[in-house]
Amino acid sequence: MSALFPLTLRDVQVRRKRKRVIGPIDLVLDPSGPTILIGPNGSGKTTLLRVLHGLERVNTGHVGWTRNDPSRHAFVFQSPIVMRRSVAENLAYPLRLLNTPKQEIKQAVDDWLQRTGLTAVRNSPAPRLSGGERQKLAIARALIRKPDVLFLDEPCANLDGYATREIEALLHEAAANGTHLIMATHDMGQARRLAHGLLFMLDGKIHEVGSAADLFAAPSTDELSAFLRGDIVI
Ligand SMILES: Nc1ncnc2c1ncn2[C@@H]1O[C@H](COP(=O)(O)OP(=O)(O)OP(=O)(O)O)[C@@H](O)[C@H]1O
Repeated sequence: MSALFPLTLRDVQVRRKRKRVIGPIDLVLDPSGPTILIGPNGSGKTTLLRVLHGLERVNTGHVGWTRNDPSRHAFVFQSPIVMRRSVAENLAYPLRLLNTPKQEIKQAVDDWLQRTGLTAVRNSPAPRLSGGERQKLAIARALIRKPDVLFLDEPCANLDGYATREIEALLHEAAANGTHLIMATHDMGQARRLAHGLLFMLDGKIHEVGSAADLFAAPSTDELSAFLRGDIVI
């Protein structure tokens, strides 16, 4: 168990232009596997991820990591952000920032190019990659510095089944290597494949939280049952 957890949220609220976006949220998160956020559009998943990563300011309440070290977090967005440099340069960049020795950078870059199947395009400008390749690059660039926590916001939205499967393989491997994944998805198949813990958000609040095995087998609220059936829940 990483020393960053448990993560405790007390009475967390975010308001924008007087509108309550999320909250109040009280939560203690001490994951032993990937935590997946599910919920309808606008229920607050992205905002909660941004709050946990420190990208979003809270209006009230407190977010308490057991050890607060944002440099050990990474975030992957729905639309992958890549630099206008080669694929290999994108991978090397975060390690250069950490003053990693050149030889180690080269080894890590070669390793991640191979793991992501991007070796053949190592010298191509990253913006020219396909959507799936770009997302794999964004995930590899986040994982290359071995973060303790990786937040992902719908990383496979707009990707086909093949690209999704490749990305899930990278995520399974990262989780097995000790990175805590906290990820929002609309894809219930993906949630079932990846989740160890499940957070169901509704109207800015955490409506249900528990082990994925328990909640998928026996949701305790009508709203989660309906959501898992594919009914419209607002
Ligand atoms: N900066 C902002 N200003 C005003 N309202 C905002 C802002 N950011 C988010 N919201 C609103 O907060 C609510 C929660 O949005 P959020 O993007 O967190 O939900 P979500 O569950 O991630 O949605 P989706 O599944 O569609 O991505 C929405 O009603 C959204 O319109």
